[in-house]
Amino acid sequence: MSRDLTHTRLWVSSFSPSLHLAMIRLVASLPKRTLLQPTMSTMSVRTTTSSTQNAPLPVTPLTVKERTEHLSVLQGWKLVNDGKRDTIQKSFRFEDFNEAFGFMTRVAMQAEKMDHHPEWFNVYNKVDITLSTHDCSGLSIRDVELARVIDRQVGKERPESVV
Ligand SMILES: C[C@H](O)[C@H](O)[C@H]1CNC2=NC(N)=NC(=O)C2=N1
Repeated sequence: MSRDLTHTRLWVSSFSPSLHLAMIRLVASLPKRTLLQPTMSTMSVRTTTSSTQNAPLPVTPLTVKERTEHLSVLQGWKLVNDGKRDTIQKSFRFEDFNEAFGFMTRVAMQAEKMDHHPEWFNVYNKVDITLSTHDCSGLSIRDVELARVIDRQVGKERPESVV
């Protein structure tokens, strides 16, 4: 037990029994949320948020102008309509399976936090990624944000090349 806690216990046990009881009643009367539940500022928020603000990113489709602007900044992501919806796609190659899977693991953890997930295909050292937003059957800012997150995970091992 830390010295501080020992000190607190001694201090509390020196209270009169009635004061002690009053304190217990006060604590018991506090709403449970105050005592037990994490506040929004302490819990991890299961929504996709931009790095600069905490509001969830919208799932509305990007306009043609917005899409063009974002794609001009993203490196190597190609706009592909797969016949059903617009997507952005990129292929990554790594030294070996271990590095490819390490990359996928890091991306998976970030994607889960963002509640926005990649569609991907992996064979040995190759990872093909497709991003699209189911909720709008097309591209939203969430795909752009996930593409940025994915690109940041590359290079933490040595990718042989990016196709
Ligand atoms: C219920 C849950 O929040 C939604 O289904 C999320 C999960 N992950 C998702 N991932 C992707 N890529 N698109 C979505 O629209 C999406 N929606």
